[in-house]
Amino acid sequence: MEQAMPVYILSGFLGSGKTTLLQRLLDHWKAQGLKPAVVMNELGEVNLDGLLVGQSVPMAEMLGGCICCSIRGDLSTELATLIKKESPDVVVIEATGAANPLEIVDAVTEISLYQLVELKGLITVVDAAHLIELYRSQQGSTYRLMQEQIRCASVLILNKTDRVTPQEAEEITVILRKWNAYAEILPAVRCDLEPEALLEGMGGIHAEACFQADEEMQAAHAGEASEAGAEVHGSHDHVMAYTHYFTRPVNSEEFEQFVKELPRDVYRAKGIVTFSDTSSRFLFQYAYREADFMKITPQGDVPDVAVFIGEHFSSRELRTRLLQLEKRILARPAVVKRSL
Ligand SMILES: Nc1nc2c(ncn2[C@@H]2O[C@H](COP(=O)(O)OP(=O)(O)OP(=O)(O)O)[C@@H](O)[C@H]2O)c(=O)[nH]1
Repeated sequence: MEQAMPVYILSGFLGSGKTTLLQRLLDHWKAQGLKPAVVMNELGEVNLDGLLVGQSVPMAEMLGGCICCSIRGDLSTELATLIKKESPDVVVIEATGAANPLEIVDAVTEISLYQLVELKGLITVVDAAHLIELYRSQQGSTYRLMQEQIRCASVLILNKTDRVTPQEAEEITVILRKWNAYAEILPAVRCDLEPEALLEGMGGIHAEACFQADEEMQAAHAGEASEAGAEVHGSHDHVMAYTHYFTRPVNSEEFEQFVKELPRDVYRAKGIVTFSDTSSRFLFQYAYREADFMKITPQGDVPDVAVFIGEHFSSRELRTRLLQLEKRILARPAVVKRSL
């Protein structure tokens, strides 16, 4: 009998470490001689994570919206087309960090009605430092969304444990267990764990816990909306993205300073920039107040671009500041190249 195509869903809040884990899983499968494929969903207009995955892995890109709501209908089509065209051995769906996992589980299950697809599990990556801060304040849509992603997980990766104390890591483990009684909890730094252990420890989808989480979320939203006199929307209509295309290089130190001073409401940013004072281009990442710059030589024609994701921030202000950085370069004499 023909074997069902294993499908994994990668969930977790913005910047928690999903792509970091995805790279590890892909390396693991490739080393086993398997052909993995990826469905990558991004809120922004560009797929920067795709650059990290590399061209050897077949990928369906779903950009500029979230598969759990605005472009949900497309997921079934994209997945079915990818499977038909590439005949992979395994497929991973990387959701946007703002996605409601239940909707994605629903969409994949829908496909399994007419295609031999087996949803193996939902892996949720948790940013330890971010979660503990939200838990302590106990409010906001982000907190509830994280809670939902945790409740629906078949396995939980407690990532970024390097950013919390051992006591805090223990405290978070207790919280995770309270919210999800079934999933194995795997602590990690940069999702560095044994892929075998992760994939084998997966106990399928716990639909009941997931539906309960969804109902609680809907109730919380209904409460919020009636307080505000507004309509009830999806779980993350508070999340917004701004994409900035650079027209010229910027100074590296000024850009680093700009990233450092990003408003707190911007909780995720990533992009590719060319600096006027360095010899290579850089991929920059910013997640929960931590920035990271990596030299990169993108294949093909990749523009200089940055995507900012957060809640209620002013895109106009960001745009003005970035334009100022670009303009300042024009007014400056040539500088000595910095070696980063
Ligand atoms: N300090 C620390 N940084 C980490 C860890 N894991 C990942 N990062 C960094 O966090 C940033 C975000 O990681 P990603 O893997 O891109 O996160 P993501 O969940 O795919 O992000 P989105 O796709 O935007 O939702 C990157 O700069 C990573 O290098 C960790 O364990 N500790």
